[in-house]
Amino acid sequence: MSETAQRETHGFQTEVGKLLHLVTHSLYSNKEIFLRELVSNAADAADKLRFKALSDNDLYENDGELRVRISADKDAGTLTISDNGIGMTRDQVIEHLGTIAKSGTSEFFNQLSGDESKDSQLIGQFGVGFYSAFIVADRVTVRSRAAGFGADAGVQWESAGEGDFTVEDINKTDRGTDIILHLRDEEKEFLDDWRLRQIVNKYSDHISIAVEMWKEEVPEQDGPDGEKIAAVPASWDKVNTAKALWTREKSDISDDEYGEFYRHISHDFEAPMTWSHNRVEGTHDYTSLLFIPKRAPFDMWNRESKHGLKLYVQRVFIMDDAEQFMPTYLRFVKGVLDSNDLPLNVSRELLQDSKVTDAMRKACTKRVLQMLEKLAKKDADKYQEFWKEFGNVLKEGPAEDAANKEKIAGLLRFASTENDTAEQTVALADYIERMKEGQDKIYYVVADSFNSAKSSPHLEVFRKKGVEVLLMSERVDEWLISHLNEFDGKQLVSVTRGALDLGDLEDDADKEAQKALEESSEGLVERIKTSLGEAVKEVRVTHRLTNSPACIVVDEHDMSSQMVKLMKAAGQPVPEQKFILEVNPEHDLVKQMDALQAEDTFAEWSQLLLDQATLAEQGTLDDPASFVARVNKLLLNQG
Ligand SMILES: Nc1ncnc2c1ncn2[C@@H]1O[C@H](COP(=O)(O)OP(=O)(O)OP(=O)(O)O)[C@@H](O)[C@H]1O
Repeated sequence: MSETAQRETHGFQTEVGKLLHLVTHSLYSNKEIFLRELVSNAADAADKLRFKALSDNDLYENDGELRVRISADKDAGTLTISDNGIGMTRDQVIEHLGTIAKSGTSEFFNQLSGDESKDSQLIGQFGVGFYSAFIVADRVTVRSRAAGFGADAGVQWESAGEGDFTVEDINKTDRGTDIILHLRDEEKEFLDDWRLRQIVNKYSDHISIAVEMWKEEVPEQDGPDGEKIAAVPASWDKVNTAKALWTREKSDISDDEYGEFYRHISHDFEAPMTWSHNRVEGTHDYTSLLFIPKRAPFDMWNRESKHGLKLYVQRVFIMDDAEQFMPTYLRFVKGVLDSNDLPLNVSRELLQDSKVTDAMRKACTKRVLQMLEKLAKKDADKYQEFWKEFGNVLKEGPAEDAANKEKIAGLLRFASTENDTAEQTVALADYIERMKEGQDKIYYVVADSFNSAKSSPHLEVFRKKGVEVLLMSERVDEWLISHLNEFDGKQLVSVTRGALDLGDLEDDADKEAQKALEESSEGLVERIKTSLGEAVKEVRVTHRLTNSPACIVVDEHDMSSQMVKLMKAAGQPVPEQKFILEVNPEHDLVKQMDALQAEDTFAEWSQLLLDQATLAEQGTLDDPASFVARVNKLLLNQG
């Protein structure tokens, strides 16, 4: 086949075009990372070949020493990163170097603001990979030949990073991929041997294959005592440690090395928040290295997004995103698992029902929870940063992982009436420590927004007595709380549900007064009940209000109004909801109402009371126009 057969020009996918624009305009402050990204890809290509060769050893073509080589040509102004990994076919080149395969990519690009410094942060979370070549190059040539194909199956890809690229068939005898960067004039520093070695040491030391650079011959020399020191011939020289990082002793690995390794496996630009590295021997034999990122990935809430650990068996890479080892509520965890128990030919299906998988999943889950506990204990500020990014994911935990419910509950943070701010900083343990004498329950309210939780009339009696209430207003909170009934032996109780039981928080005098009020208000309650009829489940004298005239309460076993809203939003059928109306006979408005003679006016007032209470609780009414009309009518009557 001729050298330039089948030359075609293709346009980049729109998102690639946007990414390239950002890469060349925003990533200037840290140009050298392009080498890390390309070496990282080369190492991945070696991993993939090793995995495929497990079932087809011929793929090695008698060249099983996998490595990446970096060479600079000062005359041509080019830097070449060359690997003997899996390589790419023509179709793969077009697909992998012309499109972005990640789910949620177009949503991600829609989020970008146009502010280059902000966007460069986001782009770091997204990962630029191969396209980072264009930070320093104004033209990139890729020559590749996939393992298992003949030399004539080579392909050359070329682009100036502006809108399109060309592909053509070439002859390439050696397997793998060469990335040739035609450096911009101002980036010629990346041709310097010392500079390149420094970058490899900084970013790629942990890469498990050898990263080699050409070392010129060292001529024969005279030693200090006149003896001859033999010449060292020119050769490829290994510049990194080339040992899988997780197989090394913890004490020999620096934080920077862990950080770089994390960047390699996660494609994150930032350092991790914390990590845990463990070798386990005994019934099961494996090593895990688990990282908590600093920032949530752009696609954390995308259902199809990939997550999970990188799985190795006896140091051989098996698969990315092995989600079997992490529960969904810990989907933000990145890391590596290297098992000595699983067979090398393990597949996703085999992992699904394997006892070894189960045991490792349990242990890894525990490790992550311990790591978070430790972080919370040692560095509360850092834990708070973690909570801001991942708290809402962790809140899925109690529903998903009953076995670790208590541990997860200990890691949760809430807003509360203690400081009345929306910041979620209160741990259940803090709450318990502050509990009043005689208090044996943890009280909470769930509402649509922080403000409506904070101003809920149901809190009045708690505020009066100085009893703390947790304020919940995230979408996931109702789901969380329906799976979390107690913590540390203390029941979690909604302040908007059922009869209020303050237990020993009330003294005998309180109880007597309440009873007396209930008795003296029997007539009033009966009258309201009659006028509201079927609109309510029950009417009773409140226990919880001090400043408001009335509130609505959900019956003990009925669905909460938040849950009803969630289910309605999800298109699920929900039963008609009726509330209990609690009235405060000591409120002036209710007193005034009690004194009304005309039954029809009294009925209007009762309806108004119910509407008000519903509005305060739910933020909406079924028939707001009638409510407004009723208010106006009653206001005019007052006049
Ligand atoms: N040296 C290489 N050898 C073989 N395939 C490669 C090589 N470099 C890139 N690829 C292919 O191109 C794809 C895209 O690479 P790119 O670096 O853009 O993304 P990535 O590595 O998948 O993820 P990220 O963008 O997060 O770094 C890779 O997934 C891989 O299939």
